Amino acid sequence: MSPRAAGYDVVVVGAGSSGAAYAARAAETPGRRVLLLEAGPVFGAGAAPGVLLDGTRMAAARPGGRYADAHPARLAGGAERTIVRGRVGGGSGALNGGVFLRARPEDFAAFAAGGRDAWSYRSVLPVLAALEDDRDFTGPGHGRGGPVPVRRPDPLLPATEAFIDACRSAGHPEEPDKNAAGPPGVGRLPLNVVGGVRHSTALTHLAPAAGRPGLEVRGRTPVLRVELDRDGRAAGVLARPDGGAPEPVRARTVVLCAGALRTPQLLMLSGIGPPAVLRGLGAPVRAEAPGVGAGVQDHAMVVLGARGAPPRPPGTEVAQAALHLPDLEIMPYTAPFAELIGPGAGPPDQTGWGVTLLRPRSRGALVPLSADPADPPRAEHRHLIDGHDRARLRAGVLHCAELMAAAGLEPADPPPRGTAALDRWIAERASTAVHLSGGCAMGDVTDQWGRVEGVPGLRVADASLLPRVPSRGLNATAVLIGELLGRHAPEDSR
Ligand SMILES: Cc1cc2nc3c(=O)[nH]c(=O)nc-3n(C[C@H](O)[C@H](O)[C@H](O)COP(=O)(O)OP(=O)(O)OC[C@H]3O[C@@H](n4cnc5c(N)ncnc54)[C@H](O)[C@@H]3O)c2cc1C
Repeated sequence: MSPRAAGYDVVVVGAGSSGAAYAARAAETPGRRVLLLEAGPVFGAGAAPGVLLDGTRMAAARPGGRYADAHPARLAGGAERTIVRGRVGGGSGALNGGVFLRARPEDFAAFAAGGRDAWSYRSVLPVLAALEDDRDFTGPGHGRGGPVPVRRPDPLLPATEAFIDACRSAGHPEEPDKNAAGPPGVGRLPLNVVGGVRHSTALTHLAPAAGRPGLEVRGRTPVLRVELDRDGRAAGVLARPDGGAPEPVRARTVVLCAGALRTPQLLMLSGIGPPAVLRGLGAPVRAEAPGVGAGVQDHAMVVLGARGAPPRPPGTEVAQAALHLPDLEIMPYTAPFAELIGPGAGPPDQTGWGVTLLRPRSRGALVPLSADPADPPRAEHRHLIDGHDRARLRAGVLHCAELMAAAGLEPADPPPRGTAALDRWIAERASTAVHLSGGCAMGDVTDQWGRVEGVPGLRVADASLLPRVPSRGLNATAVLIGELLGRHAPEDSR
């Protein structure tokens, strides 16, 4: 980190969906020096391993994978599981399912509540259009020539056609462009997978920015904590390059983009958080922020297995179409999880249909387990603790079973009737769509630009600043966060 003695204007922590986009945008300002620090490796253009590029599978997402950060998680009914996040340039977006769905106008209305005008649908729409290169739709609200390629699958598998027909027969409307904010229904999924290649922000944002004079990118350099000066202002970070000795890096502004698990953890390890939690960790209390780690939200998901796994042609996407109701998503996967992720991820002879609760009321917490930055914090999802959430997921599971029958599929494990039995059945099978949001929410821990209240010079710019989980997959919103806040990166005195 050669110029560190002089310091940087901005140090960005985490090169995931948000952080890579943030750093690329922030470094466009002439004369600004931006340093991007990523815990995992960052591969240059053309050097990424196939397991990250292959958007027809999610093989890098298995716990224990070389590019995965595994976290203990408590899911519905208190079930203990391990969840993964990306630990590599591109972050979780480098190993995800490739679905690139925008959040809904209602989500942005919730983000913008309380005077956060930068987050209104009207304000973000030009940024959503500018970040995409939509190969199927043009016109108002869509973009051509932006960094993220977006396309819808074509042709569709016979199994996907059967799913769409079943939805139509059940009276669901068509939704040809799921990024157009029209009435929800059934239709093809927008994907950032083109020619079988997953286009994470490592490809879409970092590769084109390589060589830009204002941007320096360091992989394999986990940040251990934010350094605060005597007045409580962020002065830089302490990082550990390549497993060596910790090194301070000075910067006028620190931007945390380490994701909804690691960003709240970094704040707490830096002495910013709920005092009782900080004291429990043995961290000094530098700024009281009770909202750090609190109120996180995620999408609970139940997968219904169907017997049989018809072979799919090479190049087939992980998922091709989905049904959206206002608060539920039903999405058939194109192959067994054992094929998509790897052996042990599910029965090899069953294809799954995911039923996801999109507008949960339940909220959880992020719990750091030790003062060691290398120890992953635990995600207490507390899915389905709210009775309304249980009722809606029950309705979704039963409707999914009806659609499966209408599509001519034989359920491998049919859900029982009766509220109590079905609740039990769901709790035993519920997992997560891995869309954790919040933990440093705008309006609580930060303002609308991600500025951490009470700590000048410190910002958050990733999914942890969302006051609620969007009612769609999270990746497009995570990229938007980086794009939007990176365009307003600070010159900063605050
Ligand atoms: C298996 C899986 C499948 C998914 N599928 C989809 C999908 O199909 N569609 C969808 O919309 N969403 C999907 N998601 C969710 C979506 O990809 C994530 O929500 C999104 O990538 C989050 O972006 P982020 O920038 O907040 O965090 P991340 O992308 O996770 O980035 C955080 C980055 O910070 C780095 N980091 C962490 N700690 C430190 C530290 N101390 N120092 C330096 N660097 C650090 C990490 O290594 C990582 O690169 C999926 C997620 C997973 C895990």
